[in-house]
Formats: sequence, structure tokens, C-alpha cells
Amino acid sequence: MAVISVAVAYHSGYGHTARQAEAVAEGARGVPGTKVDLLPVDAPDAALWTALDGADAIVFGSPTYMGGASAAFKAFAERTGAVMQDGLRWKDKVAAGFTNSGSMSGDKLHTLVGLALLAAQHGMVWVGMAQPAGWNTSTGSAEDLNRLGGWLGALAQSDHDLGPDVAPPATDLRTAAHLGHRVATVTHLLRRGQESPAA
Ligand SMILES: Cc1cc2nc3c(=O)[nH]c(=O)nc-3n(C[C@H](O)[C@H](O)[C@H](O)COP(=O)(O)O)c2cc1C
Repeated sequence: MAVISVAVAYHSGYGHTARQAEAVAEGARGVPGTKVDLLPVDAPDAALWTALDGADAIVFGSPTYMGGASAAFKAFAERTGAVMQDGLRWKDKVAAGFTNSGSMSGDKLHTLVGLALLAAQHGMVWVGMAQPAGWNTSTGSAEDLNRLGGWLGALAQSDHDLGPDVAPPATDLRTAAHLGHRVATVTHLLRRGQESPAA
């Protein structure tokens, strides 16, 4: 079996989104033949760009600050312009995204849309949740997978008065792990397709 690599490229100002990133990584690691790198992007150095260049899939993650990605994540995203100008160097890599914020909605969708556009600008192949929304029936609960009902990427919510040791809650970490697992699975499928192209 071919080994594929998934990079989780994220920013976290206060540690909550870092917990979500770890859960995405754990979900990806659960797919046999998958190597995973957890990569903070707030101090981009040569090692970061080398790791991202070598990854088969990149999962972008940011807290939602003021209704969008954090300034630190945006600074990283702007620096990827050099990758785009270098002949779309990340073209055909798999991409996905996640975000965490204080409010249930918190305008998180806007952050995810920004992450998906970043991937589109790079010619990457976006993978969504492939998971129905939870907690939207009279018998549903906050423990449902995908309780916040996102399709484009994984959503998490962290109460403002709780530290990253307890927030986001386990239910959102399971949702993040689901996305990581999905990304690794799709990346393996694409790799197999590249190895056995249709006649
Ligand atoms: C500058 C700033 C802006 C924020 N803007 C939002 C927002 O637009 N919506 C929201 O729900 N929460 C907002 N929050 C709350 C954060 O998203 C929340 O505390 C999150 O858990 C922080 O993640 P982190 O610990 O990874 O930085 C904001 C927090 C900060 C510091």
C-alpha cells in the first residue's frame, strides 16, 4: 500500500483551534498508510514550506476572528501567493478546512469559504465533510457528529470562559477527526487512481 501524507496547516491564538487541529490529525492517522504532520503556520520558515510541498493533502485551519480567518492565518495565506506564481505548485493536492469560534454560528462559514477559496486559487481538490448535519431533530443531541451542521468543513465552538483543556468539546473534536479521516481516505483513493490510470 502506498503511504500518503496529510499536513494540517493551522493557526491558533489561544490553543482552542490547536485542539481541533490535533483531532483532524488523529482522524487522518486512523487511515492505514497515512503520515500526518501538524504544522502551525504563524512563523513560516523553510521547513514549513518543504513540509507543505511534500504533502499529498493540506487541511487548512484557523480560528474565526471578526468573522473571518485570523490575521496570522491570512498572513500565511498571502505568502502562499509565491507557491501559486511558481506554476501552481500545489495543484491537484487534496485540501480541506476547519474553524473554531466562540459562538455557535459566530460567522464561521465565512472563514471556511475563505479557506476553500485559498484552495481553489491553488488548483487544489477540496474535500467536504460528507456527513449529514446533526442535532437538528427533536431526538437529536449536541453529542451528534457534525452538531453545528457544516458541509464545507469541520466546525467547532469553544466557550469564551473555558481553556483549551476543555474546549472545544469532545463532540466537536469527533467531528474534526471525521474530517481528517475523510481527507486521508479520499487522498488514498486519488493516489490509487494515479497509480492505475484508466486505459
Ligand atoms: C480578535 C478576536 C475576534 C473574534 N471574533 C469572533 C467571531 O467573529 N465570532 C466568534 O464566534 N468568535 C470570535 N472570537 C472568539 C474566538 O473565535 C474563540 O475564542 C476561539 O476559541 C479562539 O480560538 P484559538 O484559541 O485557537 O485562538 C474572537 C476572538 C478574538 C480574540
